[in-house]
Amino acid sequence: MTELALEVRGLDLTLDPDGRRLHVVRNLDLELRRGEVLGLIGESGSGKTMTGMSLLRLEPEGARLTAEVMRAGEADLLHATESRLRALRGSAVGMIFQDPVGAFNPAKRIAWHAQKVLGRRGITDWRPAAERLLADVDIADSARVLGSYPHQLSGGMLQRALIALVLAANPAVVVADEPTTNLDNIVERQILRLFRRLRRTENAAFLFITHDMTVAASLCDRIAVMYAGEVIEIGTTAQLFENPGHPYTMALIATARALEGGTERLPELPGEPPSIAAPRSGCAFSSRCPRRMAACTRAPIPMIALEGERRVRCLLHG
Ligand SMILES: Nc1ncnc2c1ncn2[C@@H]1O[C@H](COP(=O)(O)OP(=O)(O)OP(=O)(O)O)[C@@H](O)[C@H]1O
Repeated sequence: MTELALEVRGLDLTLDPDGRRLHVVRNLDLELRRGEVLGLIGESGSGKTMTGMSLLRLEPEGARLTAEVMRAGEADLLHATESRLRALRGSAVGMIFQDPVGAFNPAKRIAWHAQKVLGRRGITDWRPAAERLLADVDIADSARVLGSYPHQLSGGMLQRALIALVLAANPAVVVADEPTTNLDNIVERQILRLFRRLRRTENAAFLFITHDMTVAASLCDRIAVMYAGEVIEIGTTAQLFENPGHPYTMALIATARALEGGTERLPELPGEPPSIAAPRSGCAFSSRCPRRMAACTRAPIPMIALEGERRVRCLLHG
């Protein structure tokens, strides 16, 4: 069995809505080990969701996706046919969305969904297995939940049920895209606690997409920071927080600290949000960067290796 749960090298995704070429994911490399949680963080429009959708090969129609390697466990996501991809969605890569409602058939009870997922794994005596799955996500009254239609459950309960069903398929990778954004604070904390526990007990690796640095810090082993379609820094959570290497990461952390400290006026990044229109030269953050140098806009900035597995796309380091 491959050591890596996820290996992505050189992922590029371009869209062409009404003739404007948008380069939404650029030369992206990601590796995840089993049992690891990698946070993918960045502001709105930085390409986080498109990265997650690419891993499921659910890129928008008309999109152009290229990569050198895209594997989840043993599965080759890059060269799979559409029918193979349909089988791999869920079984190799699972997805937990911001809004769990869309993941369920509204006309069917939770039991129907559980039976379907477990049936695919050849489990015919599905009820005891479904009850165990729900217990694993801290649902005590499994009989009630299994007998409910999706609209009869609260957002938090439905998100738990979705997490249970996604994990039931035993995927190598779970992409969780802002899974707590629509939940109130108490339920959000409960779900984050659940993720922290599941990562120790499950075989899967998690790609946890969030725009919230504090949430990422509380859950993730490593964090990848995205800006305008590129990963601009990646490292362990401790490395990023104690010694951020990219001025954009520094700004994100300053904002997170200010929020934690109850500051009312947040430090604001000067300048316009980035453009993802292709082509561009140099660092997309340079127009807002307090440490900009002449070389920053001349040519694409390479990923620079720092200590351990830390990488930074910034000329301050090379
Ligand atoms: N179907 C589409 N057609 C055209 N552009 C799209 C489409 N889907 C996404 N985009 C663009 O791709 C870019 C990346 O979007 P993406 O949803 O991945 O960002 P994000 O980082 O997940 O943001 P958010 O935190 O707001 O979800 C955005 O500029 C978005 O407008």
